Amino acid sequence: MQKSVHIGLIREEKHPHDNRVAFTPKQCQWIMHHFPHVALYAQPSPHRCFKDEEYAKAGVTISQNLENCCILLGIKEVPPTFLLPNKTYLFFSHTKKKQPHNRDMLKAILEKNIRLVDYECLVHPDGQRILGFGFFAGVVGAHNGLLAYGQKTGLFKLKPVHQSHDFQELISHYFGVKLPPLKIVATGSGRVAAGVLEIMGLLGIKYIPPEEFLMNSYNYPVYTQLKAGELYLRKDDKTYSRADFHAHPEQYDCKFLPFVAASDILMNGIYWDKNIPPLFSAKDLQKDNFRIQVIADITDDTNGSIPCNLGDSTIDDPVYGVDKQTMTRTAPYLPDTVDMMCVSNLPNELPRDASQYFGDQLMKYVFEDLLSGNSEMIKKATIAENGALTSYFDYLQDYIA
Ligand SMILES: NC(=O)c1ccc[n+]([C@@H]2O[C@H](COP(=O)([O-])OP(=O)(O)OC[C@H]3O[C@@H](n4cnc5c(N)ncnc54)[C@H](O)[C@@H]3O)[C@@H](O)[C@H]2O)c1
Repeated sequence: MQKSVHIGLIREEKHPHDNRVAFTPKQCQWIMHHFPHVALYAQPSPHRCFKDEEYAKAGVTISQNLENCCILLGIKEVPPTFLLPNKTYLFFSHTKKKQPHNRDMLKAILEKNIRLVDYECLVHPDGQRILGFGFFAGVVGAHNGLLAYGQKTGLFKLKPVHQSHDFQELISHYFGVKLPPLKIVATGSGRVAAGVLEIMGLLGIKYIPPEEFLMNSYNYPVYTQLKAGELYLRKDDKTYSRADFHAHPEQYDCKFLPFVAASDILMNGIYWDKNIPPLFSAKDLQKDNFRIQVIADITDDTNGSIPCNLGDSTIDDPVYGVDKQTMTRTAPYLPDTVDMMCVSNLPNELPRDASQYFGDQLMKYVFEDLLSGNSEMIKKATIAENGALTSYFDYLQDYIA
């Protein structure tokens, strides 16, 4: 007889409340069917994108008290007062870069003898992250970029994504949408870029290779995609190697500039850190040939790869203008603005689908390792255990001291 395992889906307590969840009701049902020794519980929540009744209908026990669960699954950081001692927790802790606002939480985790496994640290053997919400960030970001361009030009209208119940309903609104000739440049090749390309496909926007995109005009909507290898070249020998770029990004030049004069919309999904050159400069923005009217900065680093990202916008008010001459924030859609979509929580606009996608990856690549109790992958993502930091996260000692 296998020992029974009780797993709880916690209510998100961080403000503003996140509406996503680690497993959907259907996924919970599937798990309990295929792993009869596993029982799933959910704390009731008014904020979650799936109703308590949907979980109850799927056979999940709704319970305020999760004391009987050994594993607790959340999404965002858990405020210290809500942490239950002696449990295994999985969520995005945002502690591995010593984020100051989560220090007290990590201290509480150690004091309460909690095992913390951080989703962000779960990686495949080649180092690629297993879990993330990037795909639906790309989907929503691309839609929002087009919506903003339609508003700016008055040429077409799209509904905000969060007015659709789910992705399926969003797609149904695309029937009959006719886009004018426009040129979109998308950057990146990760999950975000995959989501952007999904929207390009659904709206029938045609892919054009970068060199042709730069030279030609088209009387139908087109896009091109620039991966890191097409964007960055080594200053000395004009080559690109992924490993070398990741190790020495400051040795590379960015080749994006010609695209500012050939594109109407930029959808930015490229990874960025402070040593990687930006796509263009504030000076380039002032030039007459700067054609881009809307930037969906899905990567969304303030003053990061996009110098006119002047801070986050919100799901309710997703677009602001930036005056191209003064680089100041204005109302959107003015004649001399570039209009910026810089929402940092895009997947929350499609939480049911984003949760399902996340739960699928969690189920496929993590769940059995979690149950096994002896997995290298889980060990490497375990930040705290037995009241101490694990050897992989020893470097956080001064952060919690
Ligand atoms: N706005 C939002 O709501 C939202 C949501 C999710 C992700 N994001 C952001 O979008 C960006 C892309 O996310 P993603 O999910 O596509 O990521 P991903 O992990 O799927 O892909 C990232 C890409 O960046 C490359 N990369 C990874 N580490 C690198 C390094 N050190 N130097 C250079 N390149 C590196 C990888 O090779 C990969 O091609 C990230 O900055 C992420 O934080 C934003």
